[in-house]
Amino acid sequence: MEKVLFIGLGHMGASLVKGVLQNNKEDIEVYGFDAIKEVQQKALNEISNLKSISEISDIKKLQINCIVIGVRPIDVKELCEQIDNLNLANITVICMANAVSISDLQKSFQKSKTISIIRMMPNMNASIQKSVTALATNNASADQLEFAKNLFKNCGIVEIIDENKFGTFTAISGCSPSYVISFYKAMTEYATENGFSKEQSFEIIKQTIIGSILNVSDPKLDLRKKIDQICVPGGSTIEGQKILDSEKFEKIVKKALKAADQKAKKL
Ligand SMILES: NC(=O)C1=CN([C@@H]2O[C@H](COP(=O)(O)OP(=O)(O)OC[C@H]3O[C@@H](n4cnc5c(N)ncnc54)[C@H](OP(=O)(O)O)[C@@H]3O)[C@@H](O)[C@H]2O)C=CC1
Ligand SMILES: O=C(O)[C@@H]1CCC=N1
Repeated sequence: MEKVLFIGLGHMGASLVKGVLQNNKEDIEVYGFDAIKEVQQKALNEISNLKSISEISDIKKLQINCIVIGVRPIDVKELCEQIDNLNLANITVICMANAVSISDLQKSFQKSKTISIIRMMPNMNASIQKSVTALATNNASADQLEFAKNLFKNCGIVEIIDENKFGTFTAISGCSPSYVISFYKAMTEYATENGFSKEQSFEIIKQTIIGSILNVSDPKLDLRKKIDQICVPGGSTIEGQKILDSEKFEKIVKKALKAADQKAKKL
């Protein structure tokens, strides 16, 4: 029986635990631990079958095989050093903290030499099992990576990528739900400002966005041609598209992604 411990049950940690336990086909035991006892208790109340530990040293007593770190980047080093002091062997450590590299993590594990490290970047859509999660490693075995992949497939899709792509991946997947929601917010606000109820505007715009993306999901498509097909000459769409183009909408989006990408390389 594999025993997985999630440390940090905040927004991201708790969302992943929910996904894992709702779909658990792997026959694993899932434990949770958070420094804030109210946060830990909230997760235990809300997620059935989640077990808890009361202190880090329980990792050794319970023979946890896999630790998933979901604390903020600034707290990772101290936490890893605390875990390292337990002198663990043959354990997988998966860390989702932004901009914390595999080599940063390895430096914190000086005593527990047989620790396999997997870097991970999920996104907030894990809360509805729609995360796009990246994993990278340079010392985990194929079996350990497969275990991690199957674990997080319970929360959405999983891509194995090279660690040097983590900055860009973080921007286009970890951070981008925020940018997509900004777009959705502007659209729904426009609808409600012009007489639609919130319920109706959310439904209309949700379905329009989902439909538009599904309609152009073939990578062979030329997206500008698709845009031009909707912009009927002399029609309405072109008037809005002219504003997006002259205000350099695509350039602004890329600028935002670049800023996030650079920050994900070094916080
Ligand atoms: N939010 C997002 O969309 C995404 C976040 N991430 C990454 O996930 C991680 C968590 O983010 P998020 O869930 O948003 O953050 P939260 O602040 O919501 O959750 C982090 C939790 O971990 C607790 N914690 C801190 N140190 C320890 C410790 N030593 N032992 C146990 N618990 C501890 C925190 O308590 P306290 O408040 O006391 O510090 C807090 O409750 C971050 O590293 C972030 O980079 C990755 C992808 C997406
Ligand atoms: O903003 C952050 O740093 C984290 C990583 C991706 C999403 N949230």
